[in-house]
Amino acid sequence: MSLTSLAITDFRSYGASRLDLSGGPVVLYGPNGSGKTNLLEAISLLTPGKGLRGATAAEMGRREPGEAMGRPWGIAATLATPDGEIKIGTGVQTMGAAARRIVRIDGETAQPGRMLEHLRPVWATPEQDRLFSDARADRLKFFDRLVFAAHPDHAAVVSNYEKALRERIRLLSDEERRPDPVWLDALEARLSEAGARAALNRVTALKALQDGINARADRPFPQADLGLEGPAEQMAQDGADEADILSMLGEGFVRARARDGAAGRSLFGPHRTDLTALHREKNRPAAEGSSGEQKALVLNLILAQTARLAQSTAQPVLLLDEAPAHLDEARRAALFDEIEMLGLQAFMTGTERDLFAALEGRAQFVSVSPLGLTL
Ligand SMILES: Nc1ncnc2c1ncn2[C@@H]1O[C@H](COP(=O)(O)OP(=O)(O)OP(=O)(O)O)[C@@H](O)[C@H]1O
Repeated sequence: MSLTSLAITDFRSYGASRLDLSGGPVVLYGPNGSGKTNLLEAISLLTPGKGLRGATAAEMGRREPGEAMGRPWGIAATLATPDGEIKIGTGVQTMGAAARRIVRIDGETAQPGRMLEHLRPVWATPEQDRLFSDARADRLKFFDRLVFAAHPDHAAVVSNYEKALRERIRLLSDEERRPDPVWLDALEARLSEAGARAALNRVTALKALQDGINARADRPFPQADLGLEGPAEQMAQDGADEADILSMLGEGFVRARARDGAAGRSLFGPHRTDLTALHREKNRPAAEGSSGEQKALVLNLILAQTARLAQSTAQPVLLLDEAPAHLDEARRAALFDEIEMLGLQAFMTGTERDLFAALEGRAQFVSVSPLGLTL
């Protein structure tokens, strides 16, 4: 599978742009602010969620100076697959309060999750450099995205969980009315069910990811020993079955009601799980590493994930924003070789073409400038 074309309309800094792709690695080079990350963001929207910047649909619409609201936007991609050509599109048709993302596959409106049947974008961005020293919730979101690239049902599980969590806290924090006990029980049953499934998915994905990292001991990237801290994941790791995790969560939610209501937020449940990482060679928590070390650690994790997806039936597309600029030469060469070896369609950005000199003749170079995209 590879992306063979990408058409972007009124998205961020792009008016109407089209890129025809040869299927191999793509280097996007150009000055600061020219639209390189915007292009990666467009590709990252070809998977469920809010893309690599976590932005709202309204933020992403093109805004000319003086325009208060972004324009309706669209991204259309053509994929070459063993079963023939597939067209995937996403965008919003109206802006304002009614702005809603739409996904189309071969012209038919589809659930966003269906995009995962055709491609699985995985990305590394400069924001992830401090992943292990950032807020726990961001780290979990990052990890959950890795999980759902491997287990597509995980996206819906997490989204159901979060919806029920929001409804439950609304009920518990309502000072005017006592929560309807039947409704509260029903919500907590949904939460426990989705929470137990999420924990099991995470533990399975973590194990596979760790195996992937361990298999890469010969690469010049630091290795992480990963862990998940949370009672549901702990039970899953200890071999508990889904029903036991579900009942532990159910009891926990009931016990947490008064405290959650008073705090106005949910203090119990697998949304509070943390992803931990130890820098193996240094035997220190990843959070204590330099930003360069953290970056290399996260990149190795992303590469392990992508390599694993590439060996399965999933179709990874790797998006690397400014990654090569922060790597030393040995790591940069190893990164390029790996991308080529895995036959990955990787999109890489950098301000200078020179950074990618080793890829001349092996990748498609696209100059990104305020005037547009030039092959
Ligand atoms: N909704 C929008 N409408 C119009 N322009 C936008 C919108 N959102 C962002 N931009 C513009 O996009 C540009 C940033 O693009 P982008 O982040 O892709 O740059 P870049 O090439 O990755 O730069 P750098 O090398 O600095 O990371 C900025 O000039 C910004 O004003």
